[in-house]
Amino acid sequence: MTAAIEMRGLRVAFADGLAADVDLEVTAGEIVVLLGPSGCGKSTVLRALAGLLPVAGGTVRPSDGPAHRRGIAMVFQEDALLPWRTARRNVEYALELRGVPRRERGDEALELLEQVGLTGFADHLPGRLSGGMRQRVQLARTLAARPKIMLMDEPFGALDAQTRADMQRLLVSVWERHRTTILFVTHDVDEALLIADRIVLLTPRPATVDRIFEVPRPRAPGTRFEPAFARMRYEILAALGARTERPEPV
Ligand SMILES: Nc1ncnc2c1ncn2[C@@H]1O[C@H](COP(=O)(O)OP(=O)(O)OP(=O)(O)O)[C@@H](O)[C@H]1O
Repeated sequence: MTAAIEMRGLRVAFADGLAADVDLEVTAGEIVVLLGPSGCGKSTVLRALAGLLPVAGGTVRPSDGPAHRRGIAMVFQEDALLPWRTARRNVEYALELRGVPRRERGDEALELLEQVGLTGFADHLPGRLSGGMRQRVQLARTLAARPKIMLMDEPFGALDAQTRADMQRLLVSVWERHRTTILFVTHDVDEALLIADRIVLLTPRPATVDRIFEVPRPRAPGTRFEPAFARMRYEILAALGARTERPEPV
């Protein structure tokens, strides 16, 4: 198995001390979810990988150069759509940056918008779309860049429960088609269980790899009620709970 991402003793520090010290490999085509208590350093790890934060030590692969040249795309909770361009023209912009000839861009953009369930909304401006729809456009635009790796930082965190569940399912179906390697940050155990091949539980700050849970595929809608699955969910919640407990004041 080829590793698409390799972190060896990846250390990130801020003025007030070490924020992360991580050893982890992500296999090509895998979805790995980083899960951990609030403030443990999940986003820090992702941002260091994307080159948005300086690394204090260790090695990272792919290294060298800006993220897009390393085939890395970063997706945040806030969409980064151009508000004056329609959904289709936002996707076309990514195609243009990839060097797709002008005459092919329109059809490819429509095809990507169809894959994310936005047929019929191609000519809408982002301001006229709901939060979930904007995240769909964002996903289509990210896919248009054909990244090898997608780093996703709580991309569905601002969505209501139903839209969030729809987006989780959509992400898995899009991933089944493109097999992009995904490293995804969340603090939602159920979200992790739904999308991940492996869930990496991080310790409180500084973030280090605590435990890794393998989650078998395929997953039917009822899978989460199966005993093995429920047990894993319980174990993860228990581990998270134990990590976030504060000592009693004396
Ligand atoms: N630019 C920065 N300068 C200084 N400290 C920072 C900076 N960014 C993050 N931190 C600190 O580093 C720690 C890890 O933050 P990070 O945002 O990575 O956590 P997280 O696990 O993603 O949290 P959450 O789940 O709440 O989003 C926190 O203590 C945070 O306050």
